[in-house]
Amino acid sequence: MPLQLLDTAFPDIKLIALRQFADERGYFIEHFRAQQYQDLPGQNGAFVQDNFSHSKRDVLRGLHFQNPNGQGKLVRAVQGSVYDITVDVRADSPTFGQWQALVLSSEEPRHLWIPPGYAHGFLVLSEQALVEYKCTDYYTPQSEACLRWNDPNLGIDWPCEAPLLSDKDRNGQTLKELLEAGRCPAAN
Ligand SMILES: Cc1cn([C@H]2C[C@H](O)[C@@H](COP(=O)(O)OP(=O)(O)O[C@H]3O[C@H](C)C(=O)[C@H](O)[C@H]3O)O2)c(=O)[nH]c1=O
Repeated sequence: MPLQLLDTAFPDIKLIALRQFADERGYFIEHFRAQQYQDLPGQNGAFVQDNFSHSKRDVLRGLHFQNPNGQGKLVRAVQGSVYDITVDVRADSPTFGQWQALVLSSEEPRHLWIPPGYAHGFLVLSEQALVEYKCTDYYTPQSEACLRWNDPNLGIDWPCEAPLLSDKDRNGQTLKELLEAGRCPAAN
């Protein structure tokens, strides 16, 4: 059965509805089938790394991207709900600096496909959240960039004024600083 790709504000970022089989025991979801996830918009290769993070309410993780070694990400909120942000950081993109917010919740099982070229992060809306995501390239710390969550030039509308951040994220760079430092990828 082919994937059901749902459009978002960016043409190459897609929501993918997952089928949930509920019964008196609970539910079953076929979470990933490699042959279906081979030709997503902007996909730069097979999924090679799975990540998993657990966070409390008001935790904000991000906004991160890698360049080089850009990672496509297939993100799901396995438990709880998150306010998920993607920002176009491709220097020559007509939507450079634009962002979108989507709520990912375990109540509505969906994957969010994010090709390389976007900074990604999320704010936890529920008491806690388990987020699982597959990546199309390996974590390469030396190529990771951190875009400041509250960059005034982006004007991201976060539903929390004082999120809980890592030191790294608290000290993220503005998109202007990242662009001037040559850290933003090209659109291809
Ligand atoms: C991302 C990553 C991290 N780590 C180590 C490095 C640190 O010692 C520790 C926590 O890393 P970090 O604070 O960067 O974790 P998050 O803030 O959840 O990072 C993620 O935040 C947003 C939501 C993303 O989309 C990125 O994929 C990812 O960067 O795990 C690893 O060993 N492998 C990895 O792939």
